[in-house]
Amino acid sequence: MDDLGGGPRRGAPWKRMSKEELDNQYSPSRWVVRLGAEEALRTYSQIGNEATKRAQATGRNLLNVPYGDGEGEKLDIYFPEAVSEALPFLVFFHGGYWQSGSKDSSAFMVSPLTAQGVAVVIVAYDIAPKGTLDQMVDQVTQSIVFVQKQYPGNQGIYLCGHSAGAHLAAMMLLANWTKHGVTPNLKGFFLVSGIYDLEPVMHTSENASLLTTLEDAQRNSPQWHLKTAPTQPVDPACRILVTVGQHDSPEFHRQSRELYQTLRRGGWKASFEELHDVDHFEILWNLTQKDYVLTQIILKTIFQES
Ligand SMILES: N[C@@H](CC(=O)c1ccccc1NC=O)C(=O)O
Repeated sequence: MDDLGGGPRRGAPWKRMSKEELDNQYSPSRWVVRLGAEEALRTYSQIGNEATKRAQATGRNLLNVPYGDGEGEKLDIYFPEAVSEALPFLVFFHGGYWQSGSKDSSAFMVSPLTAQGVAVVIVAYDIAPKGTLDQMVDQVTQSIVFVQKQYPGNQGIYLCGHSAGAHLAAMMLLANWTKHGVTPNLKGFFLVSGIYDLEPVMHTSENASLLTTLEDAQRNSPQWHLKTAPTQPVDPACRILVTVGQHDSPEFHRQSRELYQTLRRGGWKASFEELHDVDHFEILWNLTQKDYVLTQIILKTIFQES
C-alpha cells in the first residue's frame, strides 16, 4: 500500500514513524532548546514549587479541600484580595503524562491571576499507576462539579490544562453534566501544549502501560469523539484557546492544530495560538509572569476584553 494516495494512512503521519521517532515526538523534554532535557524537567519542578510556596504564603487560600471521597481527590483554592461570591474561577489541571506532577507544585499562574481578581483552583487527581485514565477523567469532572456547587454565584469557570492536563480539560468538552445534577458555568478553556488523540501515545514506550487497547485510547481521545460525534457548547459564548509552544515537537503541533480545526468545524468559538520562542515547559512557567502574552490572553478572555 502506498501512503501518498487517499488510503487509510493519509492524514496520520505518526503511523509512518518508527518506534524511536514516536518516542522522540512524544518526549517533550527532548525538544527544549535552551536547556538539557533533565535540566528542563528539574527547572520546571523548581519553578512550580517556588510559585506554589509563594502563593500559599502570600494570599488567602483553602488547601487540600476534598472534592470527593478518595484520598487523592483534593484541590487548593487561591483567592484574590477582594472577597466576593461572584468571582471568575480558573481551574487548572497539571501535566506530567498522567504519571507525574502534583497540585503541590503546579500553582504557576496563581499570583498574576489572583492579583487581577480571579480565583484559581489547582486540582489533584490520581496519577498512574494508582489511577486509570477513566478515573482521572471522572475525578476532573467531579472537581468541576464541586467548584460549581460550592460557588454557584461564580462569574464563570475557566478550565486550563497543560500537556496531559490539557487532555483532561479537553475531555470536559464531552462531559455529560446532567448526571451530576449541576451544569457548571463553563465559559472558557485554555488548552496548553496538550495531547488530544491518544492513539499514537499507545505506541510510545513511556505510556504503553496507560493505554492497552485501541478502545481505551479512543474512549479517552477528545479529538476522536469530536470528529465522530461533534458536541455543542452549552454556552455558545464559551471560548476555547488551543495553544502550543513554538519549540514543541511537530506531533504536538499537529495534535493542537487538528483539535482546533475540529472544534471550529463543530461550531465552537475556538482560537489557535502558537506561542513564540517557548518550549513545552517555558510556556507554562511563563504564566508566573503577569506580562507574559499567554497570561494576558487569559486575563483578556476572562474579562471579555477581546
Ligand atoms: N518524560 C516527559 C515528561 C513530560 O512529558 C512532562 C513533564 C512535566 C509536565 C508535563 C509533561 N508532559 C505532559 O504531560 C518528557 O520527556 O518530557
